[in-house]
This record gives sequence, structure tokens and C-alpha cells, in this order.
Amino acid sequence: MSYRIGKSFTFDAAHCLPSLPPEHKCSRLHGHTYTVEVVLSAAKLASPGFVTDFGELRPLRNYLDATLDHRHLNKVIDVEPTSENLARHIAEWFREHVEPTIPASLEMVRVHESPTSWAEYQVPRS
Ligand SMILES: Nc1nc2c(c(=O)[nH]1)N=C([C@H](O)[C@H](O)COP(=O)(O)OP(=O)(O)OP(=O)(O)O)CN2
Ligand SMILES: [Zn+2]
Repeated sequence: MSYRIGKSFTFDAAHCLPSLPPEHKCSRLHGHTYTVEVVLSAAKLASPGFVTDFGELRPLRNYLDATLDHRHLNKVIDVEPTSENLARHIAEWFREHVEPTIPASLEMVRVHESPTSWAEYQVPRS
């Protein structure tokens, strides 16, 4: 039995997917308003009844603003900036920089490129 919470963030950025054939529209430079959702869990609640305070997720907001917002994503991450690769990149950053400071575990990161399309990275737990 565990509790789960989620929080969403948005940022705007440009990207292209150069491994696609040149006739594919996504091989050309274009932009999205991305939404990033994180889901965290805990087996028991911390006072006053939180998985973790939503406010403790502020470093992720700051990271997205400073590193991804209004950037050319191909110049920021070292793999093609698909939603899947972005979700993994953000999850790995979160696990290194935020998870050690909170009483909760990251379950997954979902990245929406548009209201109708998203990709999710589920954090592997051994
Ligand atoms: N599995 C994935 N498929 C695609 C990704 C991705 O990250 N993961 N990305 C793209 C492109 O970035 C493209 O911008 C988005 O493609 P698509 O949803 O097909 O296009 P639209 O936003 O214009 O949506 P419509 O429903 O066609 O209007 C492509 N594929
Ligand atoms: Zn795109």
C-alpha cells in the first residue's frame, strides 16, 4: 500500500528529430509547449499528511526554467529530444538532485508535447 502525488510543470522549447527522414515534419525545427508531470510515492505519510510537500518540488521548476525553457533542446541533451528521451533525462536529473532531499520516491515522469501526445518513463526499482 502506498500513497501517490503528482505535479505538472510547463516549458516552451524548440527541437528537431534529425534521424527521421527529411520528409517527416518533425525532422524540421519546430516548437512545443511541453507539460512535464511527475508522480511520487511513499509508503507512509510525513507530517502533516504529505507524501512530500508540493513545494519541495520547486527545484524541478527551477531546473526546467533554467535549462530547457526557450532552448533548442538538441543543444541541451545529448540524445535526440523525443518525449521519451526527455522524460528519462528529467527523471535522472530529479533522482540525482531532488529525491535525496525528500521523503518520497519518483515513480514516473510523463512528457506531453501536445494535449494529445505524451511519453512516460517509469523509474526502475530493484
Ligand atoms: N513516440 C514519439 N513519436 C513522436 C515524437 C516523440 O517524441 N515520440 N515526436 C514527434 C514530433 O516531435 C512532433 O512534433 C509531434 O508529432 P505529432 O503528434 O505527430 O504531430 P502534431 O503535434 O502536429 O499532432 P497532430 O495530431 O498530427 O496534429 C513525432 N512523433
Ligand atoms: Zn516535436
